Formats: sequence, C-alpha cells, structure tokens
Amino acid sequence: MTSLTHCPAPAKLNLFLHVTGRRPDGYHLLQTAFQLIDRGDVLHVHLRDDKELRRTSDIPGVPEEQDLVIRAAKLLQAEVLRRTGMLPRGANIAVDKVLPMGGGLGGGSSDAATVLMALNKLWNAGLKREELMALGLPLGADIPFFIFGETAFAEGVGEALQAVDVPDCWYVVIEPGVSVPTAQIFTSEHLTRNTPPVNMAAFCSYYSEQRELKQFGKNDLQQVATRLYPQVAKAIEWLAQFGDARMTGSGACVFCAFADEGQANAVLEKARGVWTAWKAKSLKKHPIAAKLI
Ligand SMILES: C[C@@](CO)(OP(=O)(O)O)[C@H](O)COP(=O)(O)OP(=O)(O)OC[C@H]1O[C@@H](n2ccc(N)nc2=O)[C@H](O)[C@@H]1O
Ligand SMILES: Nc1ncnc2c1ncn2[C@@H]1O[C@H](COP(=O)(O)OP(=O)(O)O)[C@@H](O)[C@H]1O
Repeated sequence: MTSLTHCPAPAKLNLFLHVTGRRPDGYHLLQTAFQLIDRGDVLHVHLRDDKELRRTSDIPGVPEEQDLVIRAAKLLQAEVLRRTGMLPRGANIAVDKVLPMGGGLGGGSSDAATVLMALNKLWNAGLKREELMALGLPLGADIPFFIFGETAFAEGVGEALQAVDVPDCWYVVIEPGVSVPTAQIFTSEHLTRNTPPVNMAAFCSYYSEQRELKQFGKNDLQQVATRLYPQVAKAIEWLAQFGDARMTGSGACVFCAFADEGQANAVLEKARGVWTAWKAKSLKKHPIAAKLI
C-alpha cells in the first residue's frame, strides 16, 4: 500500500471544560469531555520515492513547516529512524480544510492525529495506540484524544483519557466568524483556575439519566472568550433561544444539542442569513482510529 486517500479528521466538541489548576510549567490542568462529531477535514496521503514530507494543499496563514500535519509526520519519521535505523519514505499530504481555525473544534490536532495513524500504517511502523498518543502530545494536548478515538472523559492537560458513554444527539454549531488563539484565553487574568474537581462517576450518571440536551458542568474558558470576543457572546445568546448553548474548547465556535435532526434543521433555518451554522451528529468512534492501528 502506498497511499491512503479520503482519511477523515473529525472535529471534537468539549461538552464541558473545567480549569482545576495549573502545572509548574504554566500549562493548565483541566477536566473535560471530548465528543467526536461527523464533520471534519479530509486528508490524502501518498508516499513519495524520496524522504521529503510535503504539504500539497494550501492552508492560508499556516506555512508548510508550521503545519501540524507536517510537524506530526516529521516526528513519526524521526521516531521510526530511531527505532529501526532506517528513514522511511517521504509523503505528499493534502488537507481538504473544512473546519475553521481557532474554532475550538480541534481541527489542527485532528489533522495531525489522522496523519500519525495513516503514516504508521503506510510505513508499517507498528507503533501502538498509546505510543502514537504519547508522540503526538507535545504537538497539541488534543492529539491523544483523536488517536484514542472515542468519547472520553479527560484530565491532566487532556491526555489522561477514559472512555465514557454519552447518548447520541444532533448538534447545531455556529462559527461566530472570529479565530480565538488558545494561548490568549489561558493567559488571561480573568480566567478562574480553581473549579473543584468532579468525579467521573458523577459525569457518567448525569448522562445516563438522558440529560444530554442540557450539558454537564460549564466551560470555564467561555467567560474569558466572550469578554474578548463579543461575537462569541452574541452567538451563545442567539443559540440559547433554542436550548443549552455553550462554547467548545477555547472558542470561537458554540454549540447546542438536539434530540433529532428535524429540530436541528429548524434551528439552522432560523440561522440562515444571520450566522454561519451547520449541524453534525455525535460520533461514538473515530472512523479510522479503530482500523488504522
Ligand atoms: C482548549 C483545548 C480544549 O480541548 O482545545 P482548543 O480550544 O484549542 O481546541 C485544548 O486544551 C488546547 O490544547 P492545545 O491544543 O495543546 O493548545 P495549544 O493551542 O497548543 O496551546 C496554546 C497555549 O495555551 C496554553 N495552554 C494550553 C492548554 C492547557 N491545558 N493549558 C495551557 O495553558 C499554553 O500556553 C499553550 O502554549
Ligand atoms: N493543519 C492545521 N489546521 C489548522 N490549524 C493549524 C494546522 N496546523 C497548524 N495550525 C495552527 O493551529 C492553530 C489552531 O488551530 P485549530 O486546531 O484549528 O483550532 P483550535 O485549537 O481552536 O481547535 C491555527 O490557528 C493554526 O495557526
């Protein structure tokens, strides 16, 4: 096999996100729940005859060498060299970008996770799931989750993952039209960093009682992002007419859960001409994480 085309890189939503503390290196300790959804970027990976790793599509504002996709591919190539003494073949990687950047949907991290899984297969590198997760972590705290590949309760900086079951539903997601830099939110003096830790069992029993339409807990990053980006506040206010609306990750996107597609369609109809919005269904498993490792 020399290529893998149409590899999905799905988005995630943070159903809740609590900042519970700070590590000595400045990184924040979180508790969050990651939910995959059936909308995302699509990647195409073709092995080359030389050793070069090249991005063959353009992502405005992201130079090739800074692209998480290329950085992830280089990390894995170096790891294979370290393990086998042989540098594997290069690859051309194209990304059909669908997800907005700085949207809190984890697009860059998901792209990187998909590339790690695809190249692990194409190079017959044989890294185990936990090894790929550890390799990706320094590039982005969300990368291990995408390789883990199923709905998860997460702690640490998001790398300590446990599978959980949340009932399926439909989400309406609004892109408020701004890009929020994650670092700006985490460094804000207005961020609260002392939400008391919750028990994973409390999270699980909350959703087992079919309360998926009103989310558990809160997103501690939301108060900071809405202060800095009024468009995010407006989007939440608008979507809250129809249910429990909140921000995902560090923003900018906001979401609301609905029991069926018809209700999501009705909200999208009202959003037309007002917001860039779309619907997505919850995904219990990553479409390729199970197959490619
Ligand atoms: C907030 C979350 C929630 O899933 O997702 P996004 O909104 O970015 O999708 C993640 O924790 C995003 O983690 P990660 O992907 O590592 O964020 P990056 O953009 O690499 O981090 C930018 C900067 O934010 C700060 N940062 C990030 C994560 C964290 N737990 N504590 C931090 O203090 C650090 O200063 C870091 O250098
Ligand atoms: N392949 C990529 N796709 C998206 N963003 C990327 C990529 N590679 C690097 N980046 C950088 O990562 C930043 C965060 O992007 P992204 O992961 O989409 O948002 P978020 O972290 O809010 O979910 C972008 O602003 C961009 O500078």
